Amino acid sequence: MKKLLRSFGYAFKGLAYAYRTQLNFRIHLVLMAIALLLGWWLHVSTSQWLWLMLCITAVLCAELLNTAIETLTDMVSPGYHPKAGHVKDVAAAAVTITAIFALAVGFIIFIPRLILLF
Ligand SMILES: Nc1ncnc2c1ncn2[C@@H]1O[C@H](COP(=O)(O)OP(=O)(O)OP(=O)(O)O)[C@@H](O)[C@H]1O
Repeated sequence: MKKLLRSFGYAFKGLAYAYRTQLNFRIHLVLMAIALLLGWWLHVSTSQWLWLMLCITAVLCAELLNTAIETLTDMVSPGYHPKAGHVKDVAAAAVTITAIFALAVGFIIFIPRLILLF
């Protein structure tokens, strides 16, 4: 039990590190809050909540993995190396693909409801 609590502590340390150092992570948290507020305001269905939760989890996890990969790359290759660049670019591409998916889901869920409202 103590070990489990300690693992949670490490995970929160990781979250705090990403929050402190990554502007993109903070931006994604703001967008997540907006999506949750819109979902609540527009009374989205249960299945739509599940899609929103999937998107939020995927984007935040991609951003956290990107931060881990960036940090490791900076440690392993502090100087310029083309492969270090590729590693960071590929990790950033993963975040971008996930964010585009989340944006598409957000449009599909929210736009028709917003159009009906205005
Ligand atoms: N060691 C390196 N060798 C070669 N190219 C690098 C190296 N470090 C970064 N790059 C290139 O510069 C880009 C930006 O790298 P950087 O480390 O600034 O990441 P970032 O996405 O701006 O993240 P952050 O600002 O959150 O640290 C990388 O995607 C990569 O193309």
